[in-house]
Amino acid sequence: MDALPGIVIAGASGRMGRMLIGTVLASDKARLAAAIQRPGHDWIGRDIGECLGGAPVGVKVTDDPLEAFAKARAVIDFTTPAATVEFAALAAQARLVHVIGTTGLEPEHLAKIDAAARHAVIVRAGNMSLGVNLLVTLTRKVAAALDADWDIEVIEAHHNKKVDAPSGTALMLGHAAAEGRGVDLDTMRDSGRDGITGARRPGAIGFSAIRGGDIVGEHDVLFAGTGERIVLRHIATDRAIFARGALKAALWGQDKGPGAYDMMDVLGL
Ligand SMILES: NC(=O)C1=CN([C@@H]2O[C@H](COP(=O)(O)OP(=O)(O)OC[C@H]3O[C@@H](n4cnc5c(N)ncnc54)[C@H](O)[C@@H]3O)[C@@H](O)[C@H]2O)C=CC1
Ligand SMILES: O=C(O)C1=N[C@H](C(=O)O)C[C@H](O)C1
Repeated sequence: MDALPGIVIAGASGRMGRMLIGTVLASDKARLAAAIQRPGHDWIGRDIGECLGGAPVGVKVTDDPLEAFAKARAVIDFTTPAATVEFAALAAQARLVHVIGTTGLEPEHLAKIDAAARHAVIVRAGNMSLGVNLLVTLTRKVAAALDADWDIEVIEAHHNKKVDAPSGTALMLGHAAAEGRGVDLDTMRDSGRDGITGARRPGAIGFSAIRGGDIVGEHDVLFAGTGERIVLRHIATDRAIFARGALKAALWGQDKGPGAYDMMDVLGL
């Protein structure tokens, strides 16, 4: 095996996939072992460097995860819930570190991912950036410091191609707020107000989602009190922040035992 750990990028043609390919190719700590795209995609069989408009890099895009995983030590996966569940089982069989950035995962997907984590390292986070993970810790602290009569709202904005809401990041922030306040998010969550909703439910944690243009990702946590407001904000302007975090997680996981980890573990927060 090569000295540098081989990394597979799943969903290579996606917004994040393209960014991840560039990040791994530019790294002196990892090598690109394979690039996976869904069956039927017109990049299959072509060199990934050429697909991205550059020079060939000697890695052909494949739709066969088993073939790809045999050559690697980690897979970085920003795809869809269905693909991620399939990759979790295969990566666990191959004992690869599986870094999951995919959002919109439902409880049935999470149960399968947890089962796979009994056999291999899985690092999963709705946001891989340092800034958002710091914001999560700040949100927990602020929520713990304030009385329950401060209303908490999570407001997020993303590009017009995003398919899930609230965003994975918004849910991370909502969970942190709920944890800080000592309540259960599933009980207190309030999303998608429309029509005659009645007054705000005391103690609710609200979510609002904006979709438009090419917004990379923006998140506010609003604490609204009587006569004052606190706003904690993160603005992503470049997807490189997520790709850097994902590669860091893939390398961090190399010497860890099987289990389900997140970016807080990777960043030591
Ligand atoms: N955790 C984080 O830091 C971040 C998470 N995300 C999440 O990552 C996911 C992907 O986001 P984007 O790149 O914007 O979406 P995208 O739609 O541009 O890319 C997804 C890619 O996955 C491919 N794909 C689907 N099924 C596949 C399969 N079975 N095998 C191989 N490839 C397959 C698609 O063809 C597409 O190329 C979303 O869930 C998004 O919310 C996005 C940015 C940061
Ligand atoms: O789909 C995206 O683009 C993003 N998804 C993640 C999320 O759902 O929070 C992370 C980031 O905000 C970009």
